[in-house]
Amino acid sequence: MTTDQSAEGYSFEDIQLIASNVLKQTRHKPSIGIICGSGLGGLADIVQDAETVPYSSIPEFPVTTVKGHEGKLVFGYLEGKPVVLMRGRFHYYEGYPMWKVAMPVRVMKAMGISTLIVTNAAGGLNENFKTGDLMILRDHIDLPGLTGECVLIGKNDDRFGPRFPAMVGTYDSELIELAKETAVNLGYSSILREGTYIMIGGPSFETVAESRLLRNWGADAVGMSTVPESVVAKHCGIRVFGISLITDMCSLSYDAANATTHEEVLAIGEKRAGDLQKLICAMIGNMNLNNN
Ligand SMILES: O=P(O)(O)O[C@@H]1C[C@H](O)[C@@H](CO)O1
Ligand SMILES: Nc1nc2[nH]cnc2c(=O)[nH]1
Repeated sequence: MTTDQSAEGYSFEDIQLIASNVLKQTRHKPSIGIICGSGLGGLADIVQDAETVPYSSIPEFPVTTVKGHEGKLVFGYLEGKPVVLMRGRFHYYEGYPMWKVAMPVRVMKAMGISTLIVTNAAGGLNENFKTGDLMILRDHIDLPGLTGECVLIGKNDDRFGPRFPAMVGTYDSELIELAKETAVNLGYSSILREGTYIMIGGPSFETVAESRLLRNWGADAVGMSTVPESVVAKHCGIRVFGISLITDMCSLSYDAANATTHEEVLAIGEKRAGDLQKLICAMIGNMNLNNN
């Protein structure tokens, strides 16, 4: 590797090298990348003609340390479309610098993906939501970014994308419409929501006062991931679709205060991931890959 990894991240050449190393380990050439959130990796089990590349076999790839995140790339087909799934993502709270959290997105771009589906488990802030709902990301609030930890900080290489990328429209409106139509066809209208996801650094869950603050800022759901990946994807011209499984409702009043646990997040993930998987598969089936 040619760069100072702690400050800048991997160079453009480093990323191409990592991507070509991964592609040597599979017959597949993916067009769609999917990042699986906490407890949501089951989607990988239904990939057809699957080939697995463990993160440990990829030089310079980080390792996953969080329960509910296995560490492997799964290549193959969903609904006849070539995909690569990240079964296990990296979080800032694991101690990785922000650029490293999102580095796999650049690797997936170098492998040829043009569409990214980002999933996560999130806490509901919008009082109309309930546990088990699916929330399409219309927008996000990059709280770490607003406080000086934007994933794009450091020297910019224009081959990745522009120095000052626009973030309006990060979440592709055609994919949002496709998700809504697909959800109606699946009979999911009553669990489908749309809103703004806010990323906090974690790993501590929110206090009541913090949840109230995030809600007042206009966030509908809160989590500890997704935003750096979406920002890097938008920066390098990938169209993005984001979706949250609401695994718990954040307490907005002390009377109703109950403590969220990661075990609860994983349990709801296990129980409700099927709905998310069906929605994503049906969307992929209807996706036009020549559109971008
Ligand atoms: O990877 P995601 O964002 O789905 O994981 C969420 C946020 C924390 O990592 C964890 C909390 O339970 O779940
Ligand atoms: N910050 C945060 N992340 C989550 N991930 C899943 N649930 C939650 C939550 O309630 N808060």
